[in-house]
Amino acid sequence: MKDNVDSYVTKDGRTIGPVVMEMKNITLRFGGVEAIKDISFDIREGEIRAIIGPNGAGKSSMLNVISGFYVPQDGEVWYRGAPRPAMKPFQVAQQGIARTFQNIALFEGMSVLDNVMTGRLTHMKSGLMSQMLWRGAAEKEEIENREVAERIIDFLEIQAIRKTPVSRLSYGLKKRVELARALAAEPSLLLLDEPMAGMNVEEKEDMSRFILDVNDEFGTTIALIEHDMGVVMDLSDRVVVMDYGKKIGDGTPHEVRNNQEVIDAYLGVAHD
Ligand SMILES: Nc1ncnc2c1ncn2[C@@H]1O[C@H](COP(=O)(O)OP(=O)(O)OP(=O)(O)O)[C@@H](O)[C@H]1O
Repeated sequence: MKDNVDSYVTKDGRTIGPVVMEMKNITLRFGGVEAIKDISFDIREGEIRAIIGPNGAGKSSMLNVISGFYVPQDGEVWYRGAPRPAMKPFQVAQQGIARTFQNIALFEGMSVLDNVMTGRLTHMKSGLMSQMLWRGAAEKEEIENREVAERIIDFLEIQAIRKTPVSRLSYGLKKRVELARALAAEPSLLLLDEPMAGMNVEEKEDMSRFILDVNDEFGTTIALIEHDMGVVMDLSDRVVVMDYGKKIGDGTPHEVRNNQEVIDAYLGVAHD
C-alpha cells in the first residue's frame, strides 16, 4: 500500500495522485437501521476505487454519501482538502462529480445523442435573456457542447446508434449510453453504480474496457460500487469491502482477495 505518499506510478504506468476525497468516520442511519457504521477511507486522484460487498452491505448508501445525495448523521466528507457541506444536485455537478444509476435513468423516448447532450447541462452558461440578446453566444455554446457529446459517442463506440431512441437499445448499450451522458459532463470524479449489473459476460468485458479507457484517456478518477467481486478485481487500484454496514477490508485487489474476513463474508460465514 502507498498510503503515505503524495503520488505514485502504477505497474501499467498511470499516475495516482494525492487524496481528493476522504470519508471520515461516516455513520448513516435510516430510522433504526445503521446502513453505514463508522467507515473511513479515501479516494486518490486518478485511481479506480471500488466499493464491494454482499447484498445489503451498504454500498448504495455509501455511493449516495459520496455523491452528496445523503448527508451522514456522523462523520465528515472532505473533498479537495475541505469539509463538504450539504449540497444540492446542481452544486455536486458544479464540483465536477457525475454519476450513473443502477436502474438506468435515461430519457427512453429521446435519441442517444440527445440523452448524451443532457449531460452538458451544467456547462450551458447562456440563459434565456442572453440567448434573446445575442444568439451568437448561444449558438457557439451549442456547437461546443455538441462537439464534446460527439467526441464521447465516438470514444464509447456508439456512433452507429446516435440517432436511435434509447427505448430500442439492449440493456448493455443503455448502460453505455448512461456512461456517455455522465462523461459528457467532463467530470473529474465519476461515480458508477453497479456498472456491470445485469450484463452478460461479453457486455461486462466491454464495460470493463471502457472504464479502464476512460480513466486512462481522460485521467478521470472513478469510484464504483459492485456486488460481484470478480469483475472489479482486474479493474480497480484499491478496493473497500463492506459487510453489514462495516468496513471489513481496504487495500489492493491482492490484499483484499487474501483477507479472511472478506473471504468469509463472500462465502456467507455466520456472524457473531
Ligand atoms: N432509504 C432507505 N430507507 C431505509 N433503509 C434503507 C434505505 N436504503 C438502504 N436501507 C437499508 O440500509 C442497508 C444497506 O442498504 P444498501 O442498499 O446501501 O446496501 P447495498 O450493499 O447497496 O445492497 P445491494 O447490493 O442489495 O444493492 C439495508 O439494510 C437496507 O435495507
